Amino acid sequence: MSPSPTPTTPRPPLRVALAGIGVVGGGVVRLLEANRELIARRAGRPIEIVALSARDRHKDRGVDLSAYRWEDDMGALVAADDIDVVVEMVGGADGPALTLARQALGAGKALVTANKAMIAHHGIDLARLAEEKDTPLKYEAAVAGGIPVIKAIREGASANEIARVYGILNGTCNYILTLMEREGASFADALAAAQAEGYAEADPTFDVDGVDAAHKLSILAALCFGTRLDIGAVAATGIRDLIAADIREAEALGHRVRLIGMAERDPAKGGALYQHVQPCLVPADHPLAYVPGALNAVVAEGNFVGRLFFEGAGAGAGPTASAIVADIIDIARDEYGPAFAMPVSALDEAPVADPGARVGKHYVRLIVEDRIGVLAEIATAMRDAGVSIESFIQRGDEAGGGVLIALVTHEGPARAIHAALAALAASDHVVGEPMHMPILAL
Ligand SMILES: NC(=O)c1ccc[n+]([C@@H]2O[C@H](COP(=O)([O-])OP(=O)(O)OC[C@H]3O[C@@H](n4cnc5c(N)ncnc54)[C@H](O)[C@@H]3O)[C@@H](O)[C@H]2O)c1
Ligand SMILES: N[C@@H](CCO)C(=O)O
Ligand code: NA
Repeated sequence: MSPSPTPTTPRPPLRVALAGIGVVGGGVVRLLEANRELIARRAGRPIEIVALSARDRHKDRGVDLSAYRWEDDMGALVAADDIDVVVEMVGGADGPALTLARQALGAGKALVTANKAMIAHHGIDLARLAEEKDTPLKYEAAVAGGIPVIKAIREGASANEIARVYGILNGTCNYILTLMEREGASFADALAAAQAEGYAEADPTFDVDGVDAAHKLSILAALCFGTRLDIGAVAATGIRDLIAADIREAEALGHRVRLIGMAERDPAKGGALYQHVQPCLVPADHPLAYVPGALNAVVAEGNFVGRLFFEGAGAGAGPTASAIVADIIDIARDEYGPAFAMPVSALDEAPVADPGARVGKHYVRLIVEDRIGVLAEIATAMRDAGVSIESFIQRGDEAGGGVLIALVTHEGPARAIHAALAALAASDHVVGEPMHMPILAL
């Protein structure tokens, strides 16, 4: 007969303070209220919001906050001894968010954050501080919003060597691309719609220029490869220069345009780490081509598990709150470890791979004047740079008064395409900036 269970004293509530009550903060309040009982059972103790802080106490957030203590000064959350966990949802790599994070960890409080910019720039210092104070630093919401990809890689796939991680890491861009693709929406209208849904960053240029995806990619790379975060080593190009015709041409070639962040480590080059965010042509039969709207998706390739594919909402109040509260529940259960899956001292310093050396096929689009010799000029620039053309199409009268040339190259290093396009950009017969995108072949 099994021994009768020893009665245990119920654990005290976990006391949480929320800093920044915007789209995400409002979602966290609603989630903790709506699922209170279930969360307490799963966490093994109640999770209580003890205090809130944001810039404007009286702003209408569509949620009643009158029952909670309000602090105008975020620093008061750190000073209070009735708070165990500080949840940072303010945003910004530096400034008040970073001050709060440092103070909270320094005071031995647990820190949960949705702030990928801050983690990408200061994650190592914050992780070191968390280790020194033996307190949790959790950031599930910072990468791919509601998808539990940090947990999956830190825990579920932790036995694997990961060769490559890539995916759709910005909901705003994916939303814009999907709207342009399906409804022929203009870039500006699609961005305004994404902002209205609460997907975009406070400064949406971070979304459309690939900076937000670069933040997330650098965090994933550190986790997947056991390397020190190196945001400065991520090359990023956004989607601002895409025109509707690129989306149509991609479709005609059997592809869809997606903003893809990719990181891979090359053992043949001393473990050099390639990190790149750029719009790519994704074959229509690749799972990433089916990811619509503000959804995100991450592919991680492990040497024993094989290809893992995660998909879900990458932005928005509910999904982001889901990730934050999952982190809080882990803290309530005392289930946490080093922020980057190993102590900071065990992380490698990876050499930076040259993004120009990456070999692949490319899509190239030019708008040119319709006159004798222009095609010869393109062919010459390609030949001189060592780029071999696989296929070629010309379409008359594109917006901008020129003729559209779309071509697909044979495999070659990205730097050869850059050289050919730099030469063509200088031509008087080429209108505007030439555009190129790698064609994903994974
Ligand atoms: N919106 C999303 O879908 C989403 C998804 C994942 C992660 N995030 C991240 O979550 C964080 C918050 O995003 P959000 O969309 O909720 O932003 P938001 O602009 O809606 O909310 C920010 C909140 O912080 C407060 N705040 C800003 N500056 C402050 C200051 N100096 N002092 C005090 N309070 C200040 C604001 O008053 C507001 O309450 C950001 O780091 C963002 O990158 C957002
Ligand atoms: N602005 C971000 C929010 C989620 O991190 C996005 O659009 O993906
Ligand atoms: Na996540």
